[in-house]
Amino acid sequence: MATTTNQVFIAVIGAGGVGKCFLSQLATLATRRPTPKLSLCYISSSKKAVFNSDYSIGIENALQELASSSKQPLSLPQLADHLAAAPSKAIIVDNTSSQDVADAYPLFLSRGISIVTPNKKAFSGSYKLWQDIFTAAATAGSRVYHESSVGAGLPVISTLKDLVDTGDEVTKIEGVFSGTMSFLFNSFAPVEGSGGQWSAEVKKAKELGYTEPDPRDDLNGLDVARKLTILARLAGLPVESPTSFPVQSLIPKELETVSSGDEFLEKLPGFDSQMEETKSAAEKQGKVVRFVGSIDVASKSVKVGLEMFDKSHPIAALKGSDNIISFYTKRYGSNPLIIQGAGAGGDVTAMGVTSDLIKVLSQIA
Ligand SMILES: NC(=O)C1=CN([C@@H]2O[C@H](COP(=O)(O)OP(=O)(O)OC[C@H]3O[C@@H](n4cnc5c(N)ncnc54)[C@H](OP(=O)(O)O)[C@@H]3O)[C@@H](O)[C@H]2O)C=CC1
Ligand SMILES: N[C@@H](CC=O)C(=O)O
Ligand code: NA
Repeated sequence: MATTTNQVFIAVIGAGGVGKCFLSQLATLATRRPTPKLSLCYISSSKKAVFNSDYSIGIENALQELASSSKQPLSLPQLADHLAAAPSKAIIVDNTSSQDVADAYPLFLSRGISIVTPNKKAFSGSYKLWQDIFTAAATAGSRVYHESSVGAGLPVISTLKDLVDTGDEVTKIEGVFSGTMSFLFNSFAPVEGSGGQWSAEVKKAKELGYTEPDPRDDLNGLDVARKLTILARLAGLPVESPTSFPVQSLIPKELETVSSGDEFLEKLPGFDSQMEETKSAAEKQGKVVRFVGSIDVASKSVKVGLEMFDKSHPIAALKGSDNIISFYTKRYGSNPLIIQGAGAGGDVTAMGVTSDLIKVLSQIA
């Protein structure tokens, strides 16, 4: 195969809502920026994969090829070997929510393969995995970026890193960190009007591509807890895991043991009255309820759950899947640096992944 030194090989793991949007943005990037030449060399879902000895797959037809492929995905060590043997540098784009893929990041990075991803699992798993990832990258000179793991494409992680790297002291981070929860409460308990039925809004959030593959991972608060774990670690708190602080779950007790996400969604309408009670309790005080999180750096406390807000509060007035994230720092004083905008959805999430890819390209190519 003819290669140029100015060529980078891209392996895409996961071609769901975010993965499909990423491929479309990759096609645009490859056209707009001919150098380095971007070659898609691997694409997989959980059951199928496309790869060949030429390390070359047409980006435009990749999804059709994947759908009709009879090849199984490579195991993660095999994928590391395949990419380490590529004629030039390789980058993995992990568009899954898989813990197994996340656990293999130290292996990939130690083989010189860079990673960009919206997957939260690697950065919010054990603190040891976090350390192993950044040690492997520093040792091998590979890069790892994960902007879309918090606030989708919103510049949350890059902003926090910039604050810390320039010597500011972050004292508190608070806000709405879930596109799904934002959408649910904005439509179920709006500031004006009566709002929809809780379970129907949950189904809509899934159809809109806002939820995790299993929406229970949003409703149990763990998705927000993962994001706060990532931000707390970046702000200097070595949080052990997303279950090492208080997290409120919105899963009805009676549904905690159902076996699948589909069965959960089927049964959820039977428990709408529970969320109606929460909504009425806030209404009686002239307020609305919202799902929020906060990190207090000085007291080392992190928490996730429901809170009531006056209808005039910026958190109450959010629209759609918007996140709002306030950084309180020594430099910014009592007026926080605030980031607001869509916090879920395929295109906006893929934007964060593609812009991370551009950063990695500028550093390795
Ligand atoms: N959707 C959003 O708004 C946002 C999503 N994210 C994150 O982006 C990631 C992707 O989300 P989304 O696209 O919505 O999820 P989807 O469920 O739509 O897609 C997930 C994809 O990953 C594939 N997959 C799962 N496990 C593996 C595996 N072990 N190997 C290969 N492929 C695998 C699935 O394959 P199959 O189809 O065969 O099951 C599917 O193609 C998640 O980590 C999510 O947390 C982050 C910010 C916002
Ligand atoms: N399910 C998540 C997706 C983005 O991280 C959310 O709703 O925020
Ligand atoms: Na982000």
